[in-house]
Amino acid sequence: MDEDEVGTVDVPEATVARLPQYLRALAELAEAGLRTVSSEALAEAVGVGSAKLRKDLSHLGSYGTRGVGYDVNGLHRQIADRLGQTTPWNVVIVGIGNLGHALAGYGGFATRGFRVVGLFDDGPHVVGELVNGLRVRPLADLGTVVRPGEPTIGVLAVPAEHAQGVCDRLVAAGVTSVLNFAPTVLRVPADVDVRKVDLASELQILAFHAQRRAVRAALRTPLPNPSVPVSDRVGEVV
Ligand SMILES: NC(=O)c1ccc[n+]([C@@H]2O[C@H](COP(=O)([O-])OP(=O)(O)OC[C@H]3O[C@@H](n4cnc5c(N)ncnc54)[C@H](O)[C@@H]3O)[C@@H](O)[C@H]2O)c1
Repeated sequence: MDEDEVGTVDVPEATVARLPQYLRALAELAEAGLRTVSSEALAEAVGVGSAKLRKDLSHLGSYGTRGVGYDVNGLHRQIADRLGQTTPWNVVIVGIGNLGHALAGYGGFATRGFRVVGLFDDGPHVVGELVNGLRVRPLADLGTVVRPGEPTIGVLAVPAEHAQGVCDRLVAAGVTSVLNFAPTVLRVPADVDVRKVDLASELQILAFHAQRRAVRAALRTPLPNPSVPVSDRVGEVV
């Protein structure tokens, strides 16, 4: 197994993608007063198979106790730690248009350990506006909020044609993690992480699955009886 920079065993990307779901489920179990949980119950709460859950947690060095399960608070702490959520992360949002306004007003970041510390836009109609307690600043002020060495996540909510330029300025200011909502591929240095949120692609994937389900259902439908005239076949698609 690979060792990452902090000397801990590397965790597969697919497992990392499920960790936030485990974290949320554990938080709910803790709130409900549960102290231990079986792998089956936790797997069911998240909607994955229990073998996959056990394998995922083994990557964190967590194997639970036979007959008892996992310690809810302990596992929550461990996952939060691996996700870097034990200390709050700073977040700046660039592009305070339709999407940027919605993101800036979203209360869920704070409860997951993310602190929105700056809102930026270059539109004169937006700069100076107060959104959820923060004044929108021009991009030129980026350096007053983002400091090299202080982990900050940059959220890009600008039109696609401006995304690369804004991304370059975020990176130059010291941002090493970018969440990109613009439908474009960004070029970044090797030490910068980019995650893309492409809502249209997600809809296309859903449409693909819905279409496949419809085709399968049609194939399962018995063929019409050819001896009955078409006009008499009530409700049949012809
Ligand atoms: N609105 C949505 O539901 C939605 C959903 C998915 C993805 N997106 C994507 O998110 C991005 C933003 O969408 P939107 O609907 O909020 O657009 P918008 O036009 O409402 O807002 C874009 C904002 O970016 C600012 N901006 C433009 N260039 C800039 C620059 N160089 N520096 C700083 N600010 C700049 C503009 O002044 C504006 O306020 C787009 O790339 C869009 O494709 C939007």
